Amino acid sequence: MISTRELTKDFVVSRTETVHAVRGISLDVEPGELVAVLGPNGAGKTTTLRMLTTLIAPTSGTAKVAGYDVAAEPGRVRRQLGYVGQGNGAGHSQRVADELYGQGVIYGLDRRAAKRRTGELLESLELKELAQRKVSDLSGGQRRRLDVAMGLVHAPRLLFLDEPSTGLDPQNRANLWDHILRMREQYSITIVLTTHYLDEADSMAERVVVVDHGEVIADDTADALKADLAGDQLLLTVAPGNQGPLQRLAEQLPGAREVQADGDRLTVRVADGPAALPELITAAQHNGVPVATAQVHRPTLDDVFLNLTGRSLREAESNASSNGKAAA
Ligand SMILES: Nc1ncnc2c1ncn2[C@@H]1O[C@H](COP(=O)(O)OP(=O)(O)OP(=O)(O)O)[C@@H](O)[C@H]1O
Repeated sequence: MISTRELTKDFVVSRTETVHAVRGISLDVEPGELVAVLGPNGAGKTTTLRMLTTLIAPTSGTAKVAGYDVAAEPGRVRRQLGYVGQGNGAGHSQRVADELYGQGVIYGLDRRAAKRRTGELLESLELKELAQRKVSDLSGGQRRRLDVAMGLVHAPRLLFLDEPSTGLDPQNRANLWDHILRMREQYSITIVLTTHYLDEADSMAERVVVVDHGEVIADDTADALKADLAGDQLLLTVAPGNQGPLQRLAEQLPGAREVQADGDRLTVRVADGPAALPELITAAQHNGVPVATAQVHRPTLDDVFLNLTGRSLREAESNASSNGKAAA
């Protein structure tokens, strides 16, 4: 459904500054896949989506979407896809049903087809009750559902969603996801989305593509990415003066790696955390080492990112958001 080779985008900002937003991304997405593109602010996610949706031209490399080349046949590509950008696409003063209908007509549906499709999507995305409301009166979650409907009005085979759930509260996020997954079942669409939410990428997508500094640094199922880290982390705290003895005991655990003591904290990576933790605590008791707290930390996608880049995605995110978002 999507095939890119060495896809690259440079933005020439001034005579002395060029931003290498996307640096040679090669990616294949099969029909029916649900792929999450994950990465910190400024990683190149939106730029990649904008090239795939023909909104901007690649600097070099190639991309085929639904069988058509984005540079040579942008019109054909556009007809095959729906794109829900970060901002709200819908106009403010229009009514919900009119907005959807109008979008259908813009995409070349005849009046009857546009009306039928509008009815169908209002129903599927639970917008029927809101059909006569002005778009500006919708809540954030309702508005995002309308955005998804707008992206689907011309029955595309492929849907791109740029951070669909950013800014929604957990309940609205879950609700939007229910709808996205239902749309996918109902219309057998391929979905590529970007997200900042690690848990979302982890639980919803079958495949996670991790992007950093314009490059794909990992591409696999969330489970496989986490399994590559090979193991769980034990995190224990001890009373002052006991970290040395506990460290020695931790080092004796079968397959123990990355044993690190920091103040009263000790961390160690083991293959099977739930089995190793009682073993370590028993050894500590036998040796008179008082353990204050103990937990098993199973790998998350943040650990995967940390392992790949040496930075935590959460930290990268919070730094970026406190500095303001990168221009898109
Ligand atoms: N039109 C533009 N002109 C100049 N630089 C740009 C332009 N669009 C994007 N960039 C830069 O390209 C880089 C990649 O931006 P992009 O928006 O693709 O990142 P992103 O991963 O989608 O980030 P976010 O999560 O904030 O949306 C950033 O450094 C950004 O500032």
